[in-house]
Amino acid sequence: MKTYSTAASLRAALSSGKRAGKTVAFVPTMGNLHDGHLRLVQRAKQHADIVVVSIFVNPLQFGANEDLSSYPRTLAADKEKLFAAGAQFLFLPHVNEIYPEGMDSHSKIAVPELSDRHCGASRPGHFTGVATIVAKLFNIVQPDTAVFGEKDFQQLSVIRKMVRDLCMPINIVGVATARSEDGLALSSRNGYLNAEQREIAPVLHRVLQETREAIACGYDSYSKLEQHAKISLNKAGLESDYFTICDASTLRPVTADTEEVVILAAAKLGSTRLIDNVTLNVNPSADWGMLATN
Ligand SMILES: Nc1ncnc2c1ncn2[C@@H]1O[C@H](COP(=O)(O)OP(=O)(O)OP(=O)(O)O)[C@@H](O)[C@H]1O
Ligand SMILES: CC(C)(CO)[C@@H](O)C(=O)[O-]
Ligand code: BAL
Repeated sequence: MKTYSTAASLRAALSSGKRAGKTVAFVPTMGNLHDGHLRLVQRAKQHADIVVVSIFVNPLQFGANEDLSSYPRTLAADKEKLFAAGAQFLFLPHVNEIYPEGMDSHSKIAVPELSDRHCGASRPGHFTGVATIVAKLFNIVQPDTAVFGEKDFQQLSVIRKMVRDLCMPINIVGVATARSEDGLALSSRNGYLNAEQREIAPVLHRVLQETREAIACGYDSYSKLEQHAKISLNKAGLESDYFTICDASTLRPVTADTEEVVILAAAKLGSTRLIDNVTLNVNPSADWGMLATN
């Protein structure tokens, strides 16, 4: 696996393969890699001849009081995992390579409306930071395919919309959330949890599943389900940020036309913010009726 820290050197390294007709799949990350990330790499390998992974903790997507400085940086272990997983190229830019004139004057990509709800309401500017870095990385790597996790469901929706709106010629692939045996979604931020918090954390997924089951059984008072779920989370010691039942394609309230529901949740355990989601197919034309999809 070869590592590059400048856009020019990575592009030059990729150019001969591209000229030879090889396809490129790209997996952007912020490092501290776990099995969820490695599944993205495995999926990327199925889609292209060359897999490029980036590790960049993007300051533009962090709020002033967030964990930019404490975000786990584990480069040596990350490199070993990527090599073992079969990634051929690692892009590891310094912040000055990405924002040479600073972040304030840097051009931004905004995906309005979709970015303002749910996580975006709690983290103002976050998705503009994500869309901007992802667009820039796309321009540097120029992949055929890019792979993202469904754990960050709203992020995936924002990226799909950006790609559609701006006619970016990139196939976006979403990968199901990798979980621990107790259901907790793998996340770099799980490392912030102490032993007691780690015991409580799987409640987030459990409450999501219970809500999904209630919907699958035909319970359609969604606001009551949301309220009940928040109470359950708070009772377990999680501080609910939002818990919302939405149309998976719009991230707006469910309508009669909704084919897939997503239940999105964010909650704090101490100072650690966890997110998770589950989906449910409610397409009445499907022969098998309602089907849990994750
Ligand atoms: N459990 C998971 N299953 C599948 N994909 C995941 C999982 N966790 C993260 N990803 C995906 O990996 C990519 C990089 O995410 P990132 O580096 O932020 O990891 P993370 O573990 O989500 O960290 P964070 O704690 O910052 O949310 C994103 O596309 C994200 O959706
Ligand atoms: C997509 C991403 C790498 C952009 O910084 C980040 O938001 C992440 O790791 O999910
Ligand atoms: N995986 C999402 C990146 C973030 O929380 O900033």
